[in-house]
Parts: sequence; C-alpha cells; structure tokens
Amino acid sequence: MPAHKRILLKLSGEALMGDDAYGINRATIVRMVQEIQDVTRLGVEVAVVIGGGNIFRGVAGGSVGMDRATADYMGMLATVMNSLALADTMRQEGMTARVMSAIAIEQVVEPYVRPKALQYLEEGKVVIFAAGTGNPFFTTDTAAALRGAEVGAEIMLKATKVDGVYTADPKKDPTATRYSRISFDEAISKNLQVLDATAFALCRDQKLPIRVFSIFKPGALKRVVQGEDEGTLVHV
Ligand SMILES: Nc1ncnc2c1ncn2[C@@H]1O[C@H](COP(=O)(O)OP(=O)(O)OP(=O)(O)O)[C@@H](O)[C@H]1O
Ligand SMILES: O=c1ccn([C@@H]2O[C@H](COP(=O)(O)O)[C@@H](O)[C@H]2O)c(=O)[nH]1
Repeated sequence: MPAHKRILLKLSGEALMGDDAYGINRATIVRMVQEIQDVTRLGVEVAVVIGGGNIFRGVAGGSVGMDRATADYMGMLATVMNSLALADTMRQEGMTARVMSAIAIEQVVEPYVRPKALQYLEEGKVVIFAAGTGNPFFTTDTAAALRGAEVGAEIMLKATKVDGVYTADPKKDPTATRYSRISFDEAISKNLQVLDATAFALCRDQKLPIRVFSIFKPGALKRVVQGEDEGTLVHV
C-alpha cells in the first residue's frame, strides 16, 4: 500500500547525462522511467518536473556575458527537450505520459492548463511539466514546488545526485553529515543549497513536504513512495 496517492517527482536534469559529458544517456533515462513505472503500478498518480542542467543553465550563459533572461529561456527550452525525451521513453516502455509546457510552443507540446493536468492525473497518465515556471530567474525546483502545490500533490520528491540534505554541500565538504529530517525553517535559516530558497519557501508556505533522495540508488523511489525512511524529509 503506497504512502502517497499523488506525488510530484523532481528529476535532476544533470543526472540524465549518466557518465556522458553532455545530453541524455539512453541507459540512464530508461532506468529512470522503469523506476517511475514501478511506482505507477502501485496506483500512485505521478506528476514530473525534470531539470535542464544536462543541456543548459541560465546562470552559465549569464556568466559569459549573455543577457540572463535570454539564457534562462534557453534553460527552460532545455527542460522541454528533456521532458519530450522522458515522455517518449515512457511511451516505449508502455506507459502513457503527457507533456505540458509553461511556454507556448503548441506545435511541439500542449500548453499547461491546470484542469487538464488534473484530469490526466486522475486518468492515471503521467504528467510532465516542461519549461519550468515559464519565467526567467527561477529554477525547476521552484517549478516543481509550484506545480506540486497546484495539483495537490501530497509530497514533492526530489531525486538528485546526493542521497539527502547535508549540513553542507557533501560534494565540497567531506565532513558534512546527512539529516534524516529537517524543518523548512532550519533548512532556510542554514541556507542549505540543495534546493533554492524560493522552492523551500513555497513548499513551506503551502505545507508541501519534500523528500530528497538519490536518483542513482536502485529502488529508492519505490521505497520512498511506500513510506520507508530514505534520504531526508523536509517538513513544516
Ligand atoms: N546542504 C546540502 N545538502 C545536499 N546537497 C547540497 C547541499 N548544498 C548543496 N548541495 C548540492 O545540491 C545539488 C543538488 O541540487 P542541483 O540543483 O544542483 O541539482 P538538481 O536540481 O538535482 O539538478 P538539475 O538542476 O540539473 O535538475 C547536489 O548535487 C549537491 O551537490
Ligand atoms: O522556472 C524556471 C525554470 C528554469 N529556468 C531556467 O532553466 C534552467 C534549467 O533548470 P534547472 O532548474 O537549473 O535544471 C535554469 O538554470 C534556468 O536558466 C528558468 O529560467 N525558469
């Protein structure tokens, strides 16, 4: 019996590269999709937001002199590419997915319309929210918090490159230790960078808990959905 009926899954874009230097690694995306399929088979309704860090981040464009807003739109388009790849891999694995974009590109994907998204979820389709929030200066973590709150997800699951929230970035500080639980207020006051502050604040205000766990650990998503203690729970 799953612990959650409807989830918002935030997938790391950067992790899609697998061992490649750039782009979408085939074996990696298939594995991610199979893990999602395992969860849908439990009867859980799944909404997904995927990042774009494997292709483009606005902050990288900004750092080499590009207009930041233009660079951010490029980043949002990168998430559309990842979303299309994810939906197509789902199709190949026998699942039904719908991509909805926050930016109008109707020849490519349908626009985000909340009642339609809710209908798809109720029908058991996986809904992939592409193009972030549709606004520059935000991230896909914030988009995940926003869409998660909009569709009434019970929890936001952040599947990322680390296995939880640490006292400091574990990739930079080997002495950092992992929390099994932490409150939003503490995560925000300690300026923990595993999610951006806007996403933390939105989830806190909307009382949407977050669980951060490793995207690389086989079966972790299913264990999380079944209510097992995996990664870190960020709570109100
Ligand atoms: N206190 C912390 N605890 C855990 N991770 C942290 C912390 N501070 C910084 N990080 C870093 O945050 C990263 C996760 O956030 P990031 O936004 O980079 O990835 P993502 O959202 O999974 O990827 P993408 O943006 O491509 O979708 C981790 O890889 C980790 O190195
Ligand atoms: O609401 C949003 C979401 C994303 N962006 C831009 O896209 C890239 C990729 O997203 P990540 O969350 O970093 O994976 C991001 O760096 C922004 O440039 C955005 O502008 N608005």
